[in-house]
Amino acid sequence: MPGSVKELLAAANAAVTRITPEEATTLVAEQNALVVDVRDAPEVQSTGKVQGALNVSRGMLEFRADPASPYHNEAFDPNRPVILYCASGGRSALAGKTLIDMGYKSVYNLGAFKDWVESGGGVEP
Ligand SMILES: O=S(=O)([O-])[S-]
Repeated sequence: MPGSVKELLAAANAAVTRITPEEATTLVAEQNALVVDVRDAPEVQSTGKVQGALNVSRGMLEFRADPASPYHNEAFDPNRPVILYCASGGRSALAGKTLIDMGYKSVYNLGAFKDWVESGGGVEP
């Protein structure tokens, strides 16, 4: 059983498929994938977020993602593909593993927000 953050990340990265900005764009266009920014609000405020992304800090993810939770966000559906990203790809990997453990069928890690920006992806406040 993993214990250190290194082991947790290795398990998460093995479970959650890593995708490129181009692949993310295709998943949104063709499969209506939900893009989730799991950074904390102050980070999002200082950089903006991926166009169309929902900001759900990692601390609230389970509550927003579980349809049985009073805090559920209706954008989350276990059958809808979900693409996660954060500052460097660590939190999004761990968050992705959590969604898989919660029964989400298609979960992807876009990795670092800056990679999206450098690829020319759209950004909004
Ligand atoms: O969690 S992180 O990769 O953004 S530091």
